Amino acid sequence: MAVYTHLGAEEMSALIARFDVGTLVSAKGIAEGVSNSNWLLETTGADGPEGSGGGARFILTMYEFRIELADLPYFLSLLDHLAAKGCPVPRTIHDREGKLFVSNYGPNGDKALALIEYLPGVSVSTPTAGQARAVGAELARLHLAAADFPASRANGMGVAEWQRLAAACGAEGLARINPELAGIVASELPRLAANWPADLPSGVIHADLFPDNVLMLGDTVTGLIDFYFACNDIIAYDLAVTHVAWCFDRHDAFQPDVSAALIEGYESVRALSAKERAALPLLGQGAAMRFAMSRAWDWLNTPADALVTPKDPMGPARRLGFYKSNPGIFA
Ligand SMILES: Nc1ncnc2c1ncn2[C@@H]1O[C@H](COP(=O)(O)OP(=O)(O)OP(=O)(O)O)[C@@H](O)[C@H]1O
Ligand SMILES: N[C@@H](CCO)C(=O)O
Repeated sequence: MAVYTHLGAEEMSALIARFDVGTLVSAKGIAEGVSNSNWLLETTGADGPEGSGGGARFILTMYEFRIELADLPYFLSLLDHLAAKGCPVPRTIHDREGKLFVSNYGPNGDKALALIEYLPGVSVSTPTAGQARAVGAELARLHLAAADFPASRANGMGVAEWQRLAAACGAEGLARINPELAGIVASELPRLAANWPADLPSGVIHADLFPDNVLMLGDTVTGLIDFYFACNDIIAYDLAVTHVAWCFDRHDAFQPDVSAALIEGYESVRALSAKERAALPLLGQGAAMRFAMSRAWDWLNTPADALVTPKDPMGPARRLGFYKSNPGIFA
């Protein structure tokens, strides 16, 4: 569940009046997601010459944890940049003063809120090859469309952060999750850190394109959402992240047809260089390590009575082993 803050009807209406989106018709809290409070809003629609005048839907997000407010302009203006270039991402609705988000909100003045466009579609749980092909193509379009995005943000979930999280969990903590995990981290993390590529093309990446961050209708991508890990880093690493997230089943069994389709779809829009392709097995291992480490930390630090169930770090840890043993899958 992810509505951490209660907003009463009057308060919500006053908030919505700051935007040219008409008046509030309904507001429903959204259960999915763990980082922020999200509401699905329906309004009567904007009344200006640009407005539809008809019903309109939006997502209202209150930023609760994990997000540095200083990063919000990067995330939200990236949405506008990509949407303007035709990528299926939600536009940010600016307030009447033209601001990207509402800051200093709430009784303590410490909250920020943004309104973004609602996009149709559902997240798939068992991706097919056709869906993976479409996602690969949209990811490549995103990389091309972001090439002239002027802002830059370092990857806060890069190699140094995997090392920090591993140290914070400790060998004993990792072994408590699974003795195999402690062994994998001890042997693989130093190797990945020592061999992490420094000479691959970099640009804006989504960095977390799991199926729950993609909205689809059939084989069509209708929305790429949750850009709150977006940053500037190795472009092919983004494909590796997406590969880890899409190309294995729930038992961590590799899905060769889905993998081939994801890469084919990507390359139908942006060809990988020989160097990028050769790096994919290592980038896949790194991507798997990134999610193993963030999940391990969450596993050890989520209170037992929390409303969210932490995700299992062993899934990505096993996928790391698969990439190491099967570099030929990307050949
Ligand atoms: N633009 C949008 N259009 C339609 N639905 C959306 C949109 N943005 C978010 N949602 C819905 O809200 C849910 C939560 O959004 P999101 O993943 O951004 O939240 P979060 O708290 O940041 O999640 P996470 O736990 O993945 O960090 C999504 O699963 C989706 O159902
Ligand atoms: N998508 C991530 C959560 C956000 O880092 C995971 O599946 O672990």
